[in-house]
Order: sequence, then structure tokens, then C-alpha cells
Amino acid sequence: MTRVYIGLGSNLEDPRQQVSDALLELDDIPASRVVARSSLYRSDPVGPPGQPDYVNAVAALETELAPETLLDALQAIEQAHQRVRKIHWGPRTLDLDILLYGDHIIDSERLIIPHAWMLERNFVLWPLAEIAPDLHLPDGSELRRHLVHCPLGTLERIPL
Ligand SMILES: Nc1nc2c(c(=O)[nH]1)N=C(CO)CN2
Repeated sequence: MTRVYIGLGSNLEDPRQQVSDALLELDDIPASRVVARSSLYRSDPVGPPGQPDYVNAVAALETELAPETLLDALQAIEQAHQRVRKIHWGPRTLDLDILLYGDHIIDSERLIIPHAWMLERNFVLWPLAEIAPDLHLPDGSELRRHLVHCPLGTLERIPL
């Protein structure tokens, strides 16, 4: 079993519902079990201006799936949410990213893990810290030390 962290994001078609539904749909991934879910967070869009705010969250999964098999399962969930891949960093119905896959460092055609921008994105780091405050990254660094360089800013936890 490998502990994996998944980032979720949406800014189209009722983002709050998209992310809440996806958090439950992660339970249907074979050979895997969701062990933690963060709160939902409202975040300012990073990327092209003029797009709606995002809702973001992070989930922890224990899985026996290989990274690319897990990616296939996540992409199937994205497809079911009718995600349209159009503009780079543009609006999306549902985005599911593998942030961390155990202590593995992966650089393949389909996957870069740890996720390329995760240390600079408050909408990734803060939800991750909510469910894994004592986490260490594959390079041995402490997650809580990265938070210092990635302020909460306007990120807001959405009350239940
Ligand atoms: N706040 C926020 N901004 C984004 C996000 C996201 O999840 N949250 N995802 C993007 C494309 O992956 C681009 N910009």
C-alpha cells in the first residue's frame, strides 16, 4: 500500500458540488481506500484573468495501484465530470492531480511527481497540511516549513 495525496480543483458548473462529489467518487477507485479528506477551500484563480474563483481540496488515499493506473482512474472521474481540456491554466469543471505518491519521484511523459507547482500553491499546501500536518516531502523537507513561504493569503476554508 502506498499513501498518495490527490489535489482537487474546480471553477465551473457549481465547483463546490463538483469537488464534494469527486471526494466521494475517490472511494470507487479499485484497490484503494480514502483515508482523509480536507475541507473545501475557495481560492483566487491562478492563470488567465477573468475566470471564476476555484474550489480546492486535498484527499489522502492508500492504494495498491501503480501511479499511471491511478492516473487512469482519476482521468476517468474527470471525464465523468465532463471536463473539457482547453486553455492552459484556464477554467475547468474538475481537475484531479496526483501531488505525492509515497516517497516516489516520478518524471515520465504523463506524470511529474511531486506535482510541479505544489510548493508554490497555497490552495494545495494548506489543505494538504490540514490532513497531514507532519508530512515530509520526498526530499526529506517538512511540509510545515514550506507553509512559511506560501502564505494563506486570500484562501478561505468553506464552512460545512
Ligand atoms: N486557485 C486555483 N487556480 C488554478 C487552479 C486551481 O485548482 N486553483 N488550477 C488550475 C489549472 O490546473 C489553474 N489555476
